[in-house]
Amino acid sequence: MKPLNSPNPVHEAVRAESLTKVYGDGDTAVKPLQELSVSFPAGCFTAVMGPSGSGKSTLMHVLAGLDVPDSGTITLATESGPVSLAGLSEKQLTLVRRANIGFIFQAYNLVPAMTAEENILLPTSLSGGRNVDSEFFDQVVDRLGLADRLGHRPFELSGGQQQRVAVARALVSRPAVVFADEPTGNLDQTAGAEVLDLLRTAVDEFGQTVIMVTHDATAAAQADSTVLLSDGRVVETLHHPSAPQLAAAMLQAASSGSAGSASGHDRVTEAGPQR
Ligand SMILES: Nc1ncnc2c1ncn2[C@@H]1O[C@H](COP(=O)(O)OP(=O)(O)OP(=O)(O)O)[C@@H](O)[C@H]1O
Repeated sequence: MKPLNSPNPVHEAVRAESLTKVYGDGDTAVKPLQELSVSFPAGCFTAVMGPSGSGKSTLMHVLAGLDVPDSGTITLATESGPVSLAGLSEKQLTLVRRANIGFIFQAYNLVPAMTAEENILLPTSLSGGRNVDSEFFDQVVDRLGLADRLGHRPFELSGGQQQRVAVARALVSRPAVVFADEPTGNLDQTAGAEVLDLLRTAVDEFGQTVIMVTHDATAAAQADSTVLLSDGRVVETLHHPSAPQLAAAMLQAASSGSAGSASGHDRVTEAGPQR
């Protein structure tokens, strides 16, 4: 894992430049990422929104080193300096991910044979058991209402409880960057609010960077900024938008499609501090 020679601006946690991803070829080719460039500031909560199929999940997987772009670069700020994911071997990438990244998957991705507690502690046990802060573990588990479910295996948990186990798993080792793909999608309003609250706390109290895909404008309004995707590109970045402003921006992105991103430059909207 070799730090880049070019200095990365201090306050950037993740930077992507000209990312392209293509599935298939010819007439059936799908391009979920089209020369997409984006930067996520460190210690901030950023939401990613966009119409279905606009490339949100693909972007998250590629940024987290779980999938590889066809072209473009991703730079991750680590304790030892900025690291370009493209320059890493599979083994180095795994180590960088374990040390720096937490991921909350849309489909939970829990290990069926393991209890909730074992699932939550899996990333830390894979790294040799380091960074297990039992007080923080208890705090996260309590906040997510999982204290009496720790001995259960995933099939004994509801979908919402499984999602909360996945959230706890991503947070307990306190990675610098947490990617969350629709973390509240399967939760009721109360459980969803707890998860958002915990992600907000991760940013405000623990200085982590959270990048969250959501379809829910109210959830996105909890974030500091929202990056809006359309057709595999960033079309707008809204700072401190309200839920109605986000809902309106989403409608516009859905109706304008690729026309909104034709210039290749995204708009930046400062919508004021209301949430
Ligand atoms: N492994 C794959 N093979 C082929 N096509 C894929 C694959 N993964 C994603 N796609 C396609 O890439 C496009 C973007 O998918 P992606 O899941 O990134 O979108 P999304 O914005 O997250 O959508 P949603 O909001 O519906 O979850 C879609 O057209 C999808 O069908």
